[in-house]
Amino acid sequence: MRKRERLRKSFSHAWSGVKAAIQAERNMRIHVLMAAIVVIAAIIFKISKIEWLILLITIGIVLSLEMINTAIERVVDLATDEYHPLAKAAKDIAAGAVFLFAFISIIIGVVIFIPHLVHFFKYSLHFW
Ligand SMILES: Nc1ncnc2c1ncn2[C@@H]1O[C@H](COP(=O)(O)OP(=O)(O)OP(=O)(O)O)[C@@H](O)[C@H]1O
Repeated sequence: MRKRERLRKSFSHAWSGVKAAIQAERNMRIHVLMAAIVVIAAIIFKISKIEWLILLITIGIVLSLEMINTAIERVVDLATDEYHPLAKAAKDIAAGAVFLFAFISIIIGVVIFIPHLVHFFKYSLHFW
């Protein structure tokens, strides 16, 4: 297979993975929706370049972690359909990783958006 063809195929497989995760996982759809809302808010509040960078990194990490969590769930389900403490540990730890970073991302969102919201309400009150 030619180098370019191999590259095209690997992009195509990666994109199928993104679509499969969105289609199969409700949590992934919730994360995508939250990311869209945050991006719209960022546009409305005209956040700074550094705030954009932090926001995009945060969104990227949350979505990627959710996909890795989904992949781990699939592999565990493939390995066993019986109860196993290691299967439970693998799934719970992977889910814990998403939960941990989702919590941190809420704090990041609050730190970025609160000053913009305060400024917005100050301006609105001044206007009235
Ligand atoms: N084979 C197993 N052995 C032991 N415990 C398991 C096993 N499969 C799942 N569990 C436990 O049940 C929980 C739910 O597992 P499930 O496969 O339904 O994933 P999930 O939590 O529904 O994932 P999500 O809701 O993020 O799609 C896991 O977090 C784990 O604690």
